Amino acid sequence: TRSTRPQRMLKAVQKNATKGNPKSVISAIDYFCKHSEWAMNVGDEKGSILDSVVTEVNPSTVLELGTYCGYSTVRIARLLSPGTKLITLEFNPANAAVAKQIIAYAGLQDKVILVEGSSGDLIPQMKERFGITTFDFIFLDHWKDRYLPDIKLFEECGLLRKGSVLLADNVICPGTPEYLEYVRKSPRYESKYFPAHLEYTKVEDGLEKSVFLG
Ligand SMILES: O=C(NCCCOCn1ccc2cnccc21)c1cc(-c2ccc(F)cc2)cc(O)c1O
Ligand SMILES: [Mg+2]
Repeated sequence: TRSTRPQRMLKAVQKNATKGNPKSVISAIDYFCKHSEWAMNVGDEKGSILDSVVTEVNPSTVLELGTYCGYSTVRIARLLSPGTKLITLEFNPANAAVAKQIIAYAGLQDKVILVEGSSGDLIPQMKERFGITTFDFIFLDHWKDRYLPDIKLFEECGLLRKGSVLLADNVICPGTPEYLEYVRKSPRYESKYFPAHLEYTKVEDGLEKSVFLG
């Protein structure tokens, strides 16, 4: 049967990237998406903003919602201090299987805990299953209508501390209006918008960085 787009992306990584070289894996995926097939990775323009925020925060505890093929997982994991691991949630088992292989090809498997399931089920399990008290950095890149219920879940589960940073993809396209309104109006967050474009296109999009004030 016909291969899937994530499977074709994995093949492109195995063909064009160097094993154990995260930068070459990132470049191979961006090349594939620019010249072969568009795919919903955060991409190089928004990815550079993601890199700068991760570098600034230098987090010890990291959560990513929405692994997809592992592109942003590789971008984040390559910047983490030795011994730091990131937890990434993926709902779709087929995507998780591809992501696992792309993360391993980059040589970052020891820095990543890939968990299959839905955020609504898994967020309340973070403390007991992974020994997390609070997250220093959270990257939201999953179902856009889950951003708002999940940030409320983080608050209810006591997973945020003064200074926790949440970075949300796609706040313009496809858009997360209710989430944006919440973080921009709430006195408990300091929010900042980073304008960019939808990955590999000229369509307007951007990232919203929100710092929890406690
Ligand atoms: O839909 C998108 N991402 C989400 C994937 C499913 O995520 C499911 N999922 C992954 C963990 C997880 C945990 N709990 C629940 C659901 C959970 C997404 C979509 C677009 C996009 C923009 C324009 C278009 F014309 C078409 C698509 C761009 C993006 O950058 C995106 O991120
Ligand atoms: Mg996205």
